[in-house]
Amino acid sequence: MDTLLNIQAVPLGAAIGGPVVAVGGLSLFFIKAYVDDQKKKSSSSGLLPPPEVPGLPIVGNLLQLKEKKPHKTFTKWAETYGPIYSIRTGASTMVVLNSNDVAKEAMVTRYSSISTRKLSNALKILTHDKSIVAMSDYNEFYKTAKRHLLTSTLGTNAQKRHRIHKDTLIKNVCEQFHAHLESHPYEAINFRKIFQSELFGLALKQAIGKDIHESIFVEKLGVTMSRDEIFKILVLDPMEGAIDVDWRDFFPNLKWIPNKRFENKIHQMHSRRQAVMEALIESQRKRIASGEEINCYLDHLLSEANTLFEQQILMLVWETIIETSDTTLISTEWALFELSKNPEKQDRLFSEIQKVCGIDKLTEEKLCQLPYLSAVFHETLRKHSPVPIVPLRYVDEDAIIGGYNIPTGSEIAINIYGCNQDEKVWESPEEWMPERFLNEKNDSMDLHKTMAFGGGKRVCAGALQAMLISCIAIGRLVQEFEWRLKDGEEDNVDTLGLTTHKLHPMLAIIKPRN
Ligand code: HEM
Repeated sequence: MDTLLNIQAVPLGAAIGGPVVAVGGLSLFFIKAYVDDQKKKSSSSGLLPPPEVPGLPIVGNLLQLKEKKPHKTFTKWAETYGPIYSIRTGASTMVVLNSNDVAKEAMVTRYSSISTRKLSNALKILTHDKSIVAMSDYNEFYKTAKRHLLTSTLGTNAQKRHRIHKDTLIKNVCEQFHAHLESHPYEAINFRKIFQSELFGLALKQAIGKDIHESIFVEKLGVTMSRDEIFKILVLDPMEGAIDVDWRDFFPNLKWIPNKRFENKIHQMHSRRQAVMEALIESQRKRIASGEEINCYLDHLLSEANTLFEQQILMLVWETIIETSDTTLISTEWALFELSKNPEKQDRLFSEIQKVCGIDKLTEEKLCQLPYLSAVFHETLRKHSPVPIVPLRYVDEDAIIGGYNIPTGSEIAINIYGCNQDEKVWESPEEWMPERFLNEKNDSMDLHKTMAFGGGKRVCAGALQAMLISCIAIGRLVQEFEWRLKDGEEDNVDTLGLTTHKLHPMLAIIKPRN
């Protein structure tokens, strides 16, 4: 998730400028709230609060976070203030964790004190008030939904049942690459365009049983929609909406002031997503009524999840579609980018695959014999952590993290990117060096060599699926083609959005291997 993970303090500068002026008359109120808050902090447990990053009155540190990559700013601040510090985002205090030790302490040892999600206004609407696994609090809904998700879709046995979809994905991707070479042998290929569409197909098959091959009539909107339009409504728009800033997120006491532009945009996204999901589910209900059952999440939920409401089922099915379609693309694209940029590492991977597979095509069974492939995957997750910041959580009761007192009501941001860039843990962290994962202690099937999938009770539920799809795709594409970046592509390393999408899709020149 992965896909809907949000930090509220994301792209703020411009968004906050207006409100600051508007709330001038209320500044005394905020200063009083701030002073009260400081008093509360120092009174509990005798321990000190974490160091504070100095900010401005009222807005706190919001203006320092305006460059839209809070994970990078947080990592920089850690150099001065240490692995744990606090900042102020408008009216709230946010504690930022930047090292493996304090992050693990929060995710594992102190989980029970910080298990409530803090959602932005956009995410509240887009998740139908926490009606998806990744954004729910730790409650009965969460436990029921997660059990269904693992049993039917993401657990080890479920992944074996869905194996055919992964095999089809990689076969289709390779065929399209070969077709590209035949028609345009010297032209760069846009990996993302092909892979993203196939990944969406896999997501649909796992979620509702079928890919979309023809346009679909969406009754509630009264229009017929193409597969591309549906992809936009189910995946791209909510990803964009999830980072939309409502300045009232930072000043909850002012929520009575309307923000119509924001509300209309997010509500429209929500209702279009709702209409499309209803149309997709309705057509699958007809399939089920005609006697055709398919091993997929929707069929499982409709027959087994008696305690869930229809709207909850709709949201859960949508959740797997968006989560499957996003982060796995990011890790695979960055891995191929790095391999294309580093020919000697690409050669090393190719030799390993040749040694293990010979002339056979690489398959899932062979993954445990390919430590260098596993190292490529984990090093990519480390350097380009697809979910750079874990979705915010609240501290429900006073907690101690890293030896500091963290008072009730604080928000916690776990900076995964920062943990994976920590110089005390990783030598030359800015370098992409799969070799760092090659030593006897490293089990090539261990999914948690870095903090990329989070940890503890809320560790990523899709880690196995992400690893299987990404490793097979990287391995097969290097087994069948030699990769190099199109001239001028090397410096295209900027990212975009909530997750760390490459801003510019990778363009590579590929050559078939003999
Ligand atoms: C490389 C790919 C991926 C990365 C790096 C990733 C990362 C993460 C992270 C950091 C979390 C948050 C953990 C927390 O809140 O403490 C998470 C949660 C989650 N992810 Fe992933 N994810 C990936 C792929 C996937 C895929 C393919 C799916 C499946 C459909 C998925 C489903 C989920 C779910 C359901 C949760 C919530 C788990 C819970 O709260 O119990 N993820 N992921």
